[in-house]
Amino acid sequence: MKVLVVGGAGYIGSHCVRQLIAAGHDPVILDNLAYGHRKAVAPELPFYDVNLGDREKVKAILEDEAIELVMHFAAFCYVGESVTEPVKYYENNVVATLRLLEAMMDANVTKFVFSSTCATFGVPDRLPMTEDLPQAPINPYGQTKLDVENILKSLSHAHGLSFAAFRYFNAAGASEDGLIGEDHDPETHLIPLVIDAAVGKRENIKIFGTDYDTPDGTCLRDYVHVDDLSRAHIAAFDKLDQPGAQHFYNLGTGTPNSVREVIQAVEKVTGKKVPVVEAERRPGDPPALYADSKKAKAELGWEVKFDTIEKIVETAWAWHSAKPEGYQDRG
Ligand SMILES: NC(=O)c1ccc[n+]([C@@H]2O[C@H](COP(=O)([O-])OP(=O)(O)OC[C@H]3O[C@@H](n4cnc5c(N)ncnc54)[C@H](O)[C@@H]3O)[C@@H](O)[C@H]2O)c1
Ligand SMILES: O=c1ccn([C@@H]2O[C@H](COP(=O)(O)OP(=O)(O)O[C@H]3O[C@H](CO)[C@@H](O)[C@H](O)[C@H]3O)[C@@H](O)[C@H]2O)c(=O)[nH]1
Repeated sequence: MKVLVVGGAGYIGSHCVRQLIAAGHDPVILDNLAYGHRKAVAPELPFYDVNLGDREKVKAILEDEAIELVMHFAAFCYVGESVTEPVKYYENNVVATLRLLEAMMDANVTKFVFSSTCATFGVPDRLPMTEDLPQAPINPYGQTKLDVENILKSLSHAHGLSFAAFRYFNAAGASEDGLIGEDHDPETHLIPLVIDAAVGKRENIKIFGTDYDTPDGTCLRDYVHVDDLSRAHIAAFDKLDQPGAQHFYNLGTGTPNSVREVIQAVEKVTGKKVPVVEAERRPGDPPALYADSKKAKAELGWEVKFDTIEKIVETAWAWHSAKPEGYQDRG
């Protein structure tokens, strides 16, 4: 299928681009490089440096490239910044997405795959987290993703849009060959930060909270490999043939790991000691978030290949070892 990958130069999108090619699809990339990297995408692939909120330009790309399906990975993703600068988040994550969806309707493209997040659930009242839990985000970032989920339902009903929305838990890891990986600036995600502390690029890793009601007192999260996430997306394409189809899936391994366990995994994989500082809780962190992904397994035949934190960290370490300074393509 000819697929427009919006946000395809970003962390998860660039991994999905490679998985699309491996599965025999034909990706076209749209990314304004606000955070992404041109070098994360093979130079020979069609690449449009365009804002996804530019309805006219996006419509022209959809028509010129004869796009059949749009995958939407682009968003601003810093939870803390979404609290202090909510307008920026609603503007880019919701308003621009509406323009993208309008461009799709203009061009008669009706299939859509969306990157949502477990942050749409807020603090869950049940674990592991199934799709039917109440959604009550506790920050504007999570709210913007829930807003888009609701917009998708309305467009599906009114205009026959077929979509799958995936609520990722903690995307992690890198391509197995070490060629692409996570390179955010600033980086806030735990695994790359712990690796930086292991190699001495950071003085230490701060553990945000050691007094949670969890087995070792630190937060539990569900780290899921980017290539596993990407494969679930591609497996959903067949579900979008029916006009107006609506699908929601929670994507995680189902196995929670604590912050301390992540640090231990990095020490084991790298063979280096990680300097640790025990710090205050980070505001807005729920104690435990992990997925029940039975629905994705049953309906999409989704299998997690990277089923331990060590396997995930090994790939992040391979990427770090190959490119210690990341893509080095910032202006
Ligand atoms: N990383 C995670 O753990 C995680 C968890 C849950 C959900 N998600 C969601 O997955 C998606 C991808 O996350 P990521 O970690 O790859 O983020 P990322 O920042 O690495 O990638 C996002 C890409 O979108 C591009 N972009 C942003 N706004 C744009 C615009 N207006 N026009 C064109 N391009 C634009 C950026 O340049 C970047 O390349 C996001 O929607 C995020 O909310 C991520
Ligand atoms: O220096 C650090 C960084 C993180 N943590 C902890 O590590 C865990 C994971 O944190 P992080 O990697 O920042 O991910 P989350 O805050 O869980 O958020 C990610 O995962 C969410 C889904 O769970 C997505 O919605 C977000 O976009 C994505 O950033 C949390 O308990 C943090 O408190 C630390 O202890 N020290």
